[in-house]
Amino acid sequence: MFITRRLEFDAGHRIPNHNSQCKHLHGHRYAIEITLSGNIITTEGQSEQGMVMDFSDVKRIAKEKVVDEWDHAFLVYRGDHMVSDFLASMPGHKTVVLDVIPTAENLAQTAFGILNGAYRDVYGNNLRLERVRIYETPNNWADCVRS
Ligand SMILES: Nc1nc2c(c(=O)[nH]1)N=C([C@H](O)[C@H](O)COP(=O)(O)OP(=O)(O)OP(=O)(O)O)CN2
Ligand SMILES: [Zn+2]
Repeated sequence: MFITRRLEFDAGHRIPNHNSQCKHLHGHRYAIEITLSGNIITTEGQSEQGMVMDFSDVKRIAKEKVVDEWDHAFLVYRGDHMVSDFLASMPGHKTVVLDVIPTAENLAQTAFGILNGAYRDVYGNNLRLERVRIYETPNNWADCVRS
């Protein structure tokens, strides 16, 4: 069984070497979809009976580990020195420095890496993260799937 929880957040970024307008500082209303697989919990009387995981727990973990960290932040590539140095000069600015260029693909892969260990199989139902999908725009998205 697969379940998916969607959350949204706002963030700024740029693609420093892009040959068109994405090299400019700009932002997106991103969406992240977290897909988990597992067996349906059958334990009588348990709050999670009938679920793979309570959607509110999927949300809580995603917020704590990724969404609240990235929301209203500027996501900058560590090698984008002009922008990362500028942001570092702004006291208290919410900046997330990434080892990769903040494309949808790299954000999906980064989020997968963060979340993979965060969804734990506490009910013995083989719960695991299967996919992280990042929407950069409603028309553009990237999937990182378990290989
Ligand atoms: N494979 C990828 N290609 C591009 C990415 C990416 O992350 N992965 N990112 C960008 C830019 O960040 C850009 O912001 C994309 O948005 P936009 O230019 O608005 O995209 P479109 O014009 O194609 O969207 P519309 O829905 O047509 O407005 C570029 N490429
Ligand atoms: Zn963009």
